[in-house]
Amino acid sequence: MADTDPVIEIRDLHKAYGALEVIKGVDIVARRGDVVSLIGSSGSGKSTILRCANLLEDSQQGDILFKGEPVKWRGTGHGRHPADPAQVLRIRTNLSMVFQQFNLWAHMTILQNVMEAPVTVLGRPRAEVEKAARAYLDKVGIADKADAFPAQLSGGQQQRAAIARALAMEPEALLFDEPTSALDPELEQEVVKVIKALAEEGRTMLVVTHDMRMAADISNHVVFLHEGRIEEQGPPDSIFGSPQTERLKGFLSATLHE
Ligand SMILES: Nc1ncnc2c1ncn2[C@@H]1O[C@H](COP(=O)(O)OP(=O)(O)OP(=O)(O)O)[C@@H](O)[C@H]1O
Repeated sequence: MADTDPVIEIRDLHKAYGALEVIKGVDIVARRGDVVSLIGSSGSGKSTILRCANLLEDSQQGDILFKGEPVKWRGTGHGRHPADPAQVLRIRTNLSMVFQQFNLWAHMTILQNVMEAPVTVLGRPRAEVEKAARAYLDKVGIADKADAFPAQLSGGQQQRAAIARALAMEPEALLFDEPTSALDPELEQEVVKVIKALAEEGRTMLVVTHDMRMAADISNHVVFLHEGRIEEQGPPDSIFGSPQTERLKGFLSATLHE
């Protein structure tokens, strides 16, 4: 695959919850190595776009393509669902998600958390998965926590474990849904550091965040959403350095003064 080939393409996406239209025709492309951040006010639709991209949520209109392969749908409108379970599994396992609330399994050790999906979903050999899992825990700086349970870790360590778990799927791209929002400021930085290192490695990522500094640091493209539409987008220098629309200017000054 050439460097510029798209990993994720979202084309004219529309999504409604009942009568409430929350995504109103959004196009986003993440090519290999792109870090695309989604910013915008609460309720603008950022998380919904991520969940539609990896098919955790249905959408009513528009296309979603993974490495050029369009999602196959059956039905239309609110009756539209992915048609091919094997394709859904392929896309979900290749677009690994990291959630705001970590979502680790409380009854499993950190190592078991990281190993679970590669063994049970992908059917990879346990010994091989364990070796890789320990390497990912080392990469995120918590190799010494392998045998601990989630409740014994700080929020920042739990989120780093969740990142190791996402990496263990060896996905084509990582999707981050407000990965630092649940953390105290001092723990936030340790997670930002890990995400930044992943960006520098050239990983493809879609990142929903309220952290404008992180978005400016890690992204090569920033999308500003307002009420389910893209209001402005561009490289971080332009978005943060010379915003064009009044809405983005207002959003940035409100965020800076929070
Ligand atoms: N399961 C749901 N049922 C009904 N409405 C929903 C559901 N999930 C989200 N919404 C609505 O969809 C809109 C977009 O929500 P979304 O969570 O995508 O926004 P967001 O930009 O990620 O916000 P935040 O920054 O607060 O997480 C909001 O109006 C929200 O209330």
